[in-house]
Amino acid sequence: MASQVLGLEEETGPNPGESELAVNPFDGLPFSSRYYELLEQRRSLPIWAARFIFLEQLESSPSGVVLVSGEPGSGKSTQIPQWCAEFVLARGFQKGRVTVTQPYPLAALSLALQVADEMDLTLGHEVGYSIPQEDCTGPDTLLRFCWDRLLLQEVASTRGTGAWGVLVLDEAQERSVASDLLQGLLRDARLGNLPGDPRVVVVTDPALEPKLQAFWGNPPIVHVLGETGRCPTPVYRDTVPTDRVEAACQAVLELCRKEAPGDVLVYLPSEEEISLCCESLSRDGGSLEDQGPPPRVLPLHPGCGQAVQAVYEDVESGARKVVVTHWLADFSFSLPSIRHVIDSGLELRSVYNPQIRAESQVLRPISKCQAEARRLRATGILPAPEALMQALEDLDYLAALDDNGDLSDLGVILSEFPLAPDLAKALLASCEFDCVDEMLTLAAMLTAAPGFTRPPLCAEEAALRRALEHVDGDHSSLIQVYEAFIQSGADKVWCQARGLNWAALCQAHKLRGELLELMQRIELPLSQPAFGSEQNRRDLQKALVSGYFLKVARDTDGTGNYLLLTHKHVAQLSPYCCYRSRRAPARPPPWVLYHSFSISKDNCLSIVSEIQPQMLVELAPPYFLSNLPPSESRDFLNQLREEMADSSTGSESPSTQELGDACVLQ
Ligand SMILES: Nc1ncnc2c1ncn2[C@@H]1O[C@H](COP(=O)(O)OP(=O)(O)OP(=O)(O)O)[C@@H](O)[C@H]1O
Repeated sequence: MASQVLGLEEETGPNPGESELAVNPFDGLPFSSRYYELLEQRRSLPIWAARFIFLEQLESSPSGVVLVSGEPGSGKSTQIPQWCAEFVLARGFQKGRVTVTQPYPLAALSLALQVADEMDLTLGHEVGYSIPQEDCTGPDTLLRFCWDRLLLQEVASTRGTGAWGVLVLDEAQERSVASDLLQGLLRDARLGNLPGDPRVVVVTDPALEPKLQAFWGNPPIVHVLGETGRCPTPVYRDTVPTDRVEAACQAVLELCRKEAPGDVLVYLPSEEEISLCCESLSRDGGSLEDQGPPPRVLPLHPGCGQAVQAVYEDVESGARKVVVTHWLADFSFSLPSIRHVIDSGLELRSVYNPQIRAESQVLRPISKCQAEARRLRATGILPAPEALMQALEDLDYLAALDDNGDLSDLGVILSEFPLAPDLAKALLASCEFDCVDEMLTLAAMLTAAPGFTRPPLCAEEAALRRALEHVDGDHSSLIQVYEAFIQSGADKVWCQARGLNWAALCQAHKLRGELLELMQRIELPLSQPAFGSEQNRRDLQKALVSGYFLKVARDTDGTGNYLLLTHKHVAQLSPYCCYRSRRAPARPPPWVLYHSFSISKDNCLSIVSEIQPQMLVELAPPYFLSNLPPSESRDFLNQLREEMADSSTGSESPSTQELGDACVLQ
């Protein structure tokens, strides 16, 4: 028996009646009554029957790899990590601890909370999590839930396979790039050749089992049987109001009025619509008094932080739960109480468009298959080879690659940052242009709280929002919002009055701290705050252009139609852009740099700031400008480059000095 092989008890803790003094082997403290309560629930999960066979396979797998395949909700994500913890405990922690990857940070956080509770251990001590805004682990952490991209980054950074005895790659069917890469690296490294006899557990939905089985060369497989009859019932409609949020709200209220029992899951494409839907349902829920307590409306998206656990909690009043979510719930959240699914049939996804060289928010209909997968939560996409080539080209423009196509020294430093390469480059450039303090804030805001979360609801809110706008553009506005937030003492009410997402701003604060720590660790030079000064304004623009020269657009005729420089694509400024909400000047800025481009929302450029073309010529690599597709703007820039080179020949003008500065990072 596996338990004998491992020297483990039949179960980590016996039933309460069997031994009142049973202690938790992980912290040496007696088990609480909650532990036993949860143990009862765990024992009823379909996966429980596979516990012994799993431990046996983990012990004896010749390749060190075990594949676990089972239906959503069968208990894989919550139970397998605990059994792996028992495995490393039985080995006396001599051969490393347990790391579990998740494709979404919020899922890693949520699982850590749940598993710590189930194991009767303290979060942040024995059980922890690592996600971009937070590292909640300590020296005693034996079981760590980690966003897969962070683990990949650790692996790349240490140039090893990492410090773990058992690695669980959960939700492999999601085919996240990081998870696929980790599997590729581990297979090539051959576990048997690695010190410490490490184990890898790959957990997947049955749909991907055959592929993974072939990929790993027929490892032992643990099959978990699913429960039948637990699938929610989707409600499809042909004719709905054009306003999706209104349509979803109406459908929820109708269900409540009909008193159809069970919780409701609503899918809307964007976080903005999720927030609006939740607000509207909370407002209108009062009209359902005759039908018992008003429903408990819960948003579920990456901005929710630890509040996400509310989707699993029972509502004391017995009220119905209405969980409003998007793609996040397709894969990572098993909500067994759901009986009704209201699906808008659309999703808003960040998609890298290699033609436009931009990460775009694309609103697209989901397929019938995908709608089915929303119930069974099993899909995956792979990046197209074309997109990979473009990504390499962009890394090359950012000077992150050397002549052999490997990471350059600069590329190695960029890869240390949990940021997109353009943003990491801008942050690194800020060391050179003495504006690290401001750029740190901006990097954190662009990552955790990009832009305002929703349009202002009333004139008062709009006026308070406008007061936070900065004359230099959206980037400086973000810095201003952050500084005002900190001055308010991170006040929730202050945020609510302005329609700002308090949780996202708190995350930005944490992330800023993490980035600062990282910069100090790798001994990058820091600079004093100088936001608002003329010099700082120019420095900040230079740092931004150094990273974002690939995302520049030009309005050639003052109509507000911007031509992307890297592609003949026309886009407009987003309605929330500060240049659009201003009464004057009427003419939009001719040259702008943008953070993101969304095809879905009327071709909108979001987070936009004006730049001067001279700066672009100074800071973008010359071969990037030469490689631009033919356009009036390309000719203009190349002519400007020649003029600037001529005028600086032989003279020590400020622009020669600046040109010299720019070359350091190129
Ligand atoms: N973070 C959490 N907090 C509270 N309960 C949870 C949490 N995650 C899962 N559960 C509950 O634990 C049970 C088992 O879910 P689990 O996620 O382990 O299944 P799974 O087989 O991994 O499903 P999936 O493939 O969807 O992740 C379910 O009843 C689920 O509702």
